[in-house]
Amino acid sequence: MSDVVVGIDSSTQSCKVLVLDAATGAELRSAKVAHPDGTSIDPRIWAAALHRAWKEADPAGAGTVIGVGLAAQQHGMVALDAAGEPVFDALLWNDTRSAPEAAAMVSDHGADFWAREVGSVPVASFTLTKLAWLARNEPEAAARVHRVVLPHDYLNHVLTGSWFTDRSDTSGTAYYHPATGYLPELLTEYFGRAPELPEVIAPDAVGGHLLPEFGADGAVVSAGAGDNAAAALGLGLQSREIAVSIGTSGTVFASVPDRPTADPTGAVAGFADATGGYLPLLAVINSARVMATTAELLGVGLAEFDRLASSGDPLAGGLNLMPYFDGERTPNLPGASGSLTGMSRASLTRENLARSSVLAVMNSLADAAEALSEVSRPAQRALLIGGGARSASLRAVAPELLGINVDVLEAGEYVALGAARQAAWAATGELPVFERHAQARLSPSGDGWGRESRTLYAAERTRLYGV
Ligand SMILES: Nc1ncnc2c1ncn2[C@@H]1O[C@H](COP(=O)(O)OP(=O)(O)O)[C@@H](O)[C@H]1O
Ligand SMILES: O=C(CO)[C@@H](O)[C@H](O)COP(=O)(O)O
Repeated sequence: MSDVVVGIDSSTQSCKVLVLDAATGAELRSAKVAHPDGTSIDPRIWAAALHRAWKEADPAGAGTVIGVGLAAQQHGMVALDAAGEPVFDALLWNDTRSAPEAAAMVSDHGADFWAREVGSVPVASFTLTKLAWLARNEPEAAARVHRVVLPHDYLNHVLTGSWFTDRSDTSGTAYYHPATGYLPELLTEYFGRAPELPEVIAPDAVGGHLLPEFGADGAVVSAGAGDNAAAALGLGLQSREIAVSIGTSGTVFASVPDRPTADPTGAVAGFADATGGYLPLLAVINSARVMATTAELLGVGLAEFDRLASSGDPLAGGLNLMPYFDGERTPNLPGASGSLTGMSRASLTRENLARSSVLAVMNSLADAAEALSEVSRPAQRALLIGGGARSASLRAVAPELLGINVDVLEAGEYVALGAARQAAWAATGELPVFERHAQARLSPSGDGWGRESRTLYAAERTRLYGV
């Protein structure tokens, strides 16, 4: 039996388990179990989904499991009592109820302070704002909090029985600076005290060993990571490249080996990566699900939606969709909703509506990519990943709206792949090279409609939302 590594991605919508050959990265088995919808959840549901997905993938049936790595959605507040039970639902990255607490933090200290001391300016996504919300709105639950962890830490505890974390995920809490460590004084200021926090271990360290109930005794469990940092590792993201991920969230990020970023505008979060470097990142709340919602409205599946979006006018006949359906984080509009403009009897067709939805998703990410280029070296190539990158129409518009070359990678679970790569690193002491294959390399056509779409979108964003 050959050695295998397991990579896990516990994302907003599902838990995915990948079993890979430890030496080559070849995929041997996989399983996926859905999470319920919503912006808050009992974290024990993630644990149950992990157990089920693990059982379905049956890693030990594929070989000798030498390592397990787990990445998860970032920022979620998992607040536990002294017995390790949740005192309240985990509030997720896309839960905007703590927007007033985030605004108060910025007004208390100024955006410059947060950019300098934390690397990121708080928005409602960040864990500290959720803890502040809990302290103010659920004081009884807050009083019972003994330990605060992130989704990936919680699940690593399910795998090993130990508490530990990594830089990449902790850098999304707003009580940690990726270069200098925890800032317990911010917890004291906004939560009233600093609960127990997990130790931050090195990117190649062993966090613990798999518990016997997983049937692969002795396998090491690596530090794990936030999902975006794990994706960067899975992609082997190089300098002058950006990743553009179209999943539940949309993210745009770069891997920077040696320099933390500090963006006082608050657009670019100065996260850590999963190799010891940095991961400047922008995230939007509304991404692949904008297309799914539009497809549902049109009464079609994603394949037919894609056909509709590819078959009409490139500029959707002037129909413009702003995608801020669930409130937005970039730009920081937590109370916003979407809007559709440019409707006429001629423009309001099924094709144009599908197309406007695809343009909205990619324009919001193009806005993010432009902001990223202000703080890190301009990219020459974008790598498209995430479930939404399976859409052919979205792939086709990407180079036109991003204005740079785009690699469409073979469809794959890059977060889980990165987690598996980290597991191999922890188990063997060597970070293996898992080759990445581009399915297509696309370049901007230069025929002008992409720039027109960018201009229309920006004009509507400013006119309707003032940003
Ligand atoms: N062909 C497609 N066209 C558009 N969206 C798609 C397509 N295939 C999958 N998706 C979307 O991808 C999303 C899931 O992406 P994924 O990267 O797995 O999410 P997560 O961020 O939760 O890991 C779903 O919202 C789904 O609707
Ligand atoms: O909030 C962020 C990044 O800052 C999101 O990217 C979350 O990490 C959620 O990830 P997905 O479930 O969409 O993969």
